[in-house]
Amino acid sequence: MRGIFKVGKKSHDVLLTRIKLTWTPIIPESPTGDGTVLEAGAVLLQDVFAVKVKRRRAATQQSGGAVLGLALFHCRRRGRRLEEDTLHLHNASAEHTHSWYNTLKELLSGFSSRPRYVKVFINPSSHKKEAVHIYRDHVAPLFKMADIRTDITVTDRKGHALSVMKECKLDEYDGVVCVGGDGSVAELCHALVLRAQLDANSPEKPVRAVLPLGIIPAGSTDVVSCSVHGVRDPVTAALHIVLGHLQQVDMCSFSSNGQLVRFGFSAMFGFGGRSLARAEKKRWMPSSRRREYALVKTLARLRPEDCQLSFLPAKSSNSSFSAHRDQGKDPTKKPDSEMEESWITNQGLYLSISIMSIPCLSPHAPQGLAPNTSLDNGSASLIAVGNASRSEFIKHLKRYSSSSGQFSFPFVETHSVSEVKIRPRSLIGWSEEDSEEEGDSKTTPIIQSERAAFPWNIDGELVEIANDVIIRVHPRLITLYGEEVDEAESSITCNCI
Ligand SMILES: Nc1ncnc2c1ncn2[C@@H]1O[C@H](COP(=O)(O)OP(=O)(O)OP(=O)(O)O)[C@@H](O)[C@H]1O
Repeated sequence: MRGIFKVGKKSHDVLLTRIKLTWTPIIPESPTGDGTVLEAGAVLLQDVFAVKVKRRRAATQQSGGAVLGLALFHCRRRGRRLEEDTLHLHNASAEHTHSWYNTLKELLSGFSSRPRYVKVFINPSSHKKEAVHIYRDHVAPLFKMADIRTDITVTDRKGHALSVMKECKLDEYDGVVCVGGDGSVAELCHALVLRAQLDANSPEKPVRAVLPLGIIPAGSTDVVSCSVHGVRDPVTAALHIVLGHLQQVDMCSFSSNGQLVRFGFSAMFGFGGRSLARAEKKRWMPSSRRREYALVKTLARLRPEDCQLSFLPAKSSNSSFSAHRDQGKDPTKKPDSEMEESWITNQGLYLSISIMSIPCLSPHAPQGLAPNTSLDNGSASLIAVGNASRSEFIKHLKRYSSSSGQFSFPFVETHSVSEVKIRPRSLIGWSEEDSEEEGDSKTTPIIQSERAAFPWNIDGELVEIANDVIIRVHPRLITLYGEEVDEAESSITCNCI
């Protein structure tokens, strides 16, 4: 389409194609020949999320009014941030404006990945208890503008989102949105995959989640949100949802004793698990103080875990290149080449063992806790930190917040893996050590056993497990609204070490 609109105060020749809308100033011939230079501009339709007819209305008037032209709501990139912007196209002809409006509406409806109806879960207790305000002030107006209908559940307890997700009619929705911290995100990711497995009646094999999940960050760290947005910003997150930016993401299943514990993105055993267990005991403290207290106390009582660590290396061909090739394949099927790999087993003392299927970016670790993996490369990063002095271990931790070199220590090994098995060999678990220290442990391991229970940090949630834990990577098991980013915006530094 081609037509004339005023952009700003000047008349422009406006051209609309299926890809973009461009405007070029119409410069009248001047008798003196001194033409002012006016800038042309363009906006890609993939960045436009709403179009409205502008009308002149009195303050009390609800409808009608003289047509003024069109307003195009679109997103603008500023680094990793997405910001809302508006292009005003003025033309007082109602016929002209409506024909452009209808064409633009039709073109925008062609973006099939954009959701029309979403199920929203808000955790009002996340971090500073601001999730409801964040949703109401930053997200709801954008959803309304983009004509996205919502069905909102404000969760009232842990497990509430999971129970709703098990029962609700999913086929009504185009996506699910989580407003909360990493714990809420983990619960919903687990719920989406579990629901797919239940619907497919596949008790053994994980099944790819049917609906994409959008994450509006409202927690204290927001690792998953940072990993798919590069920033902790509700507007950026909402615009990724509104514009239908979809990113497939690898997940892990964590099992013990033949039972599925949960699906998730990351697990930490040793330092990460013990530190979280200590923090959970001080829930009454503000979250940042609680975390710092737990970190310092766990460092003060640093002790290695005696365990057997086995892993199946991922084939190097199992990279993002092959990931693109086998999109749509069964996520439970291992690539043929992987069959050739064999298990590697080590026994010894480890200060920390982490397995992460996503880079786990955060403002504290802008390049991620696992910079060697990507969102959809079909493998996870195994980071095993052997026994070392406290000062050497602190040096290793501190390098996460700076830039690199966190793995350049003789006691740190990293591997790209598709499966990991950890068998603790110590007889002293968390409860014993904890009760010696705090005198108040009444915690019960979720998987019962005669053996001692050990704290695991699975996606920021404390899980106590007494037996071996098996972690399997499932390529592209879930789809999140967002995109692959190589580095997160860094705004905070940890000041406790
Ligand atoms: N109304 C509620 N009251 C208490 N817990 C809730 C409620 N709703 C959800 N939860 C649970 O709270 C847990 C933690 O949630 P979330 O991660 O959103 O907050 P957070 O722990 O404060 O954030 P962060 O992990 O970033 O510090 C989740 O497991 C979630 O299921």
